[in-house]
Amino acid sequence: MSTLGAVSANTLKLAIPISAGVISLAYLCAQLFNNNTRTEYESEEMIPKVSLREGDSNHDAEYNEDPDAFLLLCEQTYGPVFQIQRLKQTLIVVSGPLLTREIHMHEDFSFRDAVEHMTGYRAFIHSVIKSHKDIDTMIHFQLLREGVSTKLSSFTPEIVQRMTVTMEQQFGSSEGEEPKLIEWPLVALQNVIAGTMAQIFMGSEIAENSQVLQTFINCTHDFGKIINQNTESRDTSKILQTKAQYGYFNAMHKHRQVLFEAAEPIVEQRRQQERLAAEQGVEYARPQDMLQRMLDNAGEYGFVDLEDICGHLILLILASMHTTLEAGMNVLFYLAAFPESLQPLYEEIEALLDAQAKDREEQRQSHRKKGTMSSFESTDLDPSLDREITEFVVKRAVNVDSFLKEMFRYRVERLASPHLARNDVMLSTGHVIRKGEKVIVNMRSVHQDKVHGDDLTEFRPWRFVGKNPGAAKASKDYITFGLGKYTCPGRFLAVHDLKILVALVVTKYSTLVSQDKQRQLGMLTSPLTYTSLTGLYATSRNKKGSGKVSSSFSVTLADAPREE
Ligand code: HEM
Repeated sequence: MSTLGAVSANTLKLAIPISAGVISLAYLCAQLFNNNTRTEYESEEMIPKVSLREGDSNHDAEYNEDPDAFLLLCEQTYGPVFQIQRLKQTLIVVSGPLLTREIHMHEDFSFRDAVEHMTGYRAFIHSVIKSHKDIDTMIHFQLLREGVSTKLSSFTPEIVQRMTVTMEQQFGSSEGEEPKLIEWPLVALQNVIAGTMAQIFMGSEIAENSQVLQTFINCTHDFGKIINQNTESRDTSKILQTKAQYGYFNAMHKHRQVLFEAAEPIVEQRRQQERLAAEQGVEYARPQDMLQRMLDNAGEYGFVDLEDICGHLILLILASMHTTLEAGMNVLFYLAAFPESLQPLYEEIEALLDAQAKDREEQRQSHRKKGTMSSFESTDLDPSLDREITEFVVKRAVNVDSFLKEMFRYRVERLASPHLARNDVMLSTGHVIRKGEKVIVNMRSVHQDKVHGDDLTEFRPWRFVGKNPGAAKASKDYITFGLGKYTCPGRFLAVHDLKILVALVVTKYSTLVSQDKQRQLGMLTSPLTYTSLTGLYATSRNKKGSGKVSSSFSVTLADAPREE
């Protein structure tokens, strides 16, 4: 013990001057580098530090009391770029659509690095996958673009069917005039969204598997438990603890195993069917889910094996479940908080269903006339499908699109989309963001920019009707899904699913009322925090009158919002 102590002391004696030397050399270098940097930016504007309120040691309390008022005051006092202390961090806030675009388009600003800095999530991600561990990988963008976004319309029938069934199972219907209390809307909606995502990611057989559905729900929850404990305020010791957990007690390994065990026999079955089809010389009806695409193109995509594929599916689940669920909860509670928006949405969907039924009947008539078809049962033109929600309806539902876009505009967190600087960057305003500093977007200044019209602090559901682009399109003044190269690759699917959800909800229920109106406000911004405490009363529509509403709503193709 004493020997060890002596060695340590001696080593320390030597170490002190050496390390002091290293430190001072490093310091000198840093000074030189900084001096160089400063001369490089002769016209540099200093970033103003927002002064602290008397008695406060950071800006947390002042911001939390009224984020809009705080940010507006900062903008007015300091201009578009200013520095605050929040969540134990120094944040450089940038305001306005132009600077927001600059941050998102500049390759030296990284959202992923910022999330890593807050949570240490990379260790987790790397522990469930075997391929694509490079930090700038774009594999999920490629997968979603090629496997989902460009094929969305082909998924619509399956999504509608699955959502309809799970909504009836989970939300149910009210009897007579009395509304039904949906006690746990979050749990109900979790099941609806999980079923839909499982269908798209892994196909209909696997989407029936209750263990898989639990994994879709729970892996997000398990991940959230780890991530949330860090995002409230950055805490290095918690991050290190989390990193250790990723390695040794990673709940995600169990979830990946559930997917693997469910997928293995189905993959084998599909291979057999494909072989059989080839032997018989018939075309194999290839499933169109993500799993199949990943297997078919495993070489091109660079996946190692089925376990690796399941790991990447876990990452897609994490990116899609939480976000879509949160937006879905918003949908339900915005319909409850702004009840006057429900009827116009219903009328729009009914008018579109009428137009669709008419169009289909005309096609049937044409076939009858030409003698090309006489019976339509079990065909694409089966009359029983005339009033199904289809791509025809989803694409033309401009009120639904506007409702969703306004919801996304209105609900945003006021400070979002953090980006870490990988190098020094001078902004167009002359402010320099140094390597390692974190910028964050003042969403108030973006989503309440005058480009969006009047009453910017109000929820106006028809604000975007007749205005392109649609709810899934990112722009410098609408950054719900980010912007630039890394814009959310799942946004088309998310908006598509949410449109179907709105269409199904408004045709199923005539009213939605929050059980606890006091908590309703919280549900509009942060539903997952408030949800477990707030039920929802739902009144089913009288189906006898279905399809006949006194609507002056007219359908025009020109109204359909463009996404790309
Ligand atoms: C309402 C729902 C959603 C919202 C609000 C949302 C929002 C976002 C945002 C803000 C980003 C970061 C963009 C940036 O870096 O600038 C992102 C990234 C991403 N999103 Fe979404 N998203 C949603 C749904 C989905 C869905 C359904 C999927 C998958 C099917 C998905 C997959 C991803 C992926 C893979 C990334 C990239 C993460 C990375 O950098 O590796 N998202 N999303």
